[in-house]
Amino acid sequence: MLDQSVCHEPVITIENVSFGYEDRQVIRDLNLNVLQRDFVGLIGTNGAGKTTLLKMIVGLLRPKQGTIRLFGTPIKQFKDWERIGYVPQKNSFNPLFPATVKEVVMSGLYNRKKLFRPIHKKDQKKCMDAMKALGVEHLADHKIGQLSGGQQQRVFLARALINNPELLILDEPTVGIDSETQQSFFYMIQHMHQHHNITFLMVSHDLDMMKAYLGHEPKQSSGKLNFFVKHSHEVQDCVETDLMHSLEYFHKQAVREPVQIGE
Ligand SMILES: Nc1ncnc2c1ncn2[C@@H]1O[C@H](COP(=O)(O)OP(=O)(O)OP(=O)(O)O)[C@@H](O)[C@H]1O
Repeated sequence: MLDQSVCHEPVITIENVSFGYEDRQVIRDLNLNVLQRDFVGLIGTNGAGKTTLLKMIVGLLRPKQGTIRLFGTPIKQFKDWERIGYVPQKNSFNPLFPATVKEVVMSGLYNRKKLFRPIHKKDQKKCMDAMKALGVEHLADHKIGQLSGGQQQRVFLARALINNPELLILDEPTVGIDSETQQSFFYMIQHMHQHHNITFLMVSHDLDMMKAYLGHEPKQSSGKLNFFVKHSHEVQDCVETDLMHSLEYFHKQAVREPVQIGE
């Protein structure tokens, strides 16, 4: 018998957090509690502070006030960054940007400390698995700047997934890609949420897709930030940690037929 409480551990805890750039207040007194296996969709107008909030959660910005805890640990002491995958807002790459797809995906393995560690065989395998799962292995030696927007997004998702993270943070992952690819990307994310022990925090301007999965009413609002939440609770799946299952599933489906929501 599985203990259901294992599915409800706190993943992100935000208490009375405020942030501003110089004299401009962007986030005011925010409280938020994200539990294991929640899917949090963050929706808000341009300039509402969505990216700012994600950057604070991944430690790139420090709150002016309040505290953030990750997996129960205050962010200042938090060191297990492998537990978190982050896909930042899309940057348009210069076609001459020198890194290859393989190098970009591999860089997801190195946290802030292990930047210069040697590359082991098992790292190469993880990289190949992540590329295969996202269907970009044939592009391994291509320059990232020479790929299409949709291909680049797959590469960045592969990079974020390489460590098999427990928390996946996505900042507008489907911006700039065609609507068909956007749809299959959403379905893949949903399938991962439903069948794996992964918590999601995702910013998107695609209200239709977000609301179709997360419902029409935000669970919580703060200023111009609206948090839509769905908890996935298939207890029998909570022990599943192998991402390849979902990703291979997506890959097959994407090639053959569109996946239905809720599948
Ligand atoms: N480095 C910065 N310096 C000064 N102001 C900034 C900086 N980054 C963002 N801002 C401002 O802070 C506000 C919030 O920006 P943020 O990028 O978090 O918004 P957002 O909700 O993600 O917007 P969008 O939907 O357009 O991506 C905006 O008014 C923006 O101009």
